[in-house]
Amino acid sequence: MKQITAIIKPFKLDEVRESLAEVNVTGLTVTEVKGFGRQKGHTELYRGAEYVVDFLPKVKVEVVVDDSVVETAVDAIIKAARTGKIGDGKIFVQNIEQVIRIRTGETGPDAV
Ligand SMILES: Nc1ncnc2c1ncn2[C@@H]1O[C@H](COP(=O)(O)OP(=O)(O)OP(=O)(O)O)[C@@H](O)[C@H]1O
Repeated sequence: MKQITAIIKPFKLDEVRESLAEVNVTGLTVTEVKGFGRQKGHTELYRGAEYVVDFLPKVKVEVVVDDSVVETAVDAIIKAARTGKIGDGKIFVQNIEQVIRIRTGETGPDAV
């Protein structure tokens, strides 16, 4: 199993959620975060206002999936989150040791 962490533009959240649902991702976690990438000194538009790149509001989407689904899920996120402008975000993929579904006691890929 892998955890896909995507840092995206906040206004892209709905599209990313829909795009992941289309490839049968059944759960995800969303957190409002702030951050910056490589484009320091450039400006980025956020809700019509131009920010000098400092800490910009972003949304972090975390989704844990079976290894066989990683590529499809990553593609779905990219398709939905990409504008082609700076600050589109980044995707990190990490190994997940174990998943336990609390209600049923299922573990591993059955639990995601
Ligand atoms: N190396 C990193 N480690 C942790 N978080 C990062 C890293 N790079 C980017 N992020 C997070 O991802 C967000 C979006 O990154 P951003 O798209 O600005 O990266 P970039 O490298 O500048 O890409 P771009 O060329 O598209 O602007 C940042 O605001 C930050 O929260």
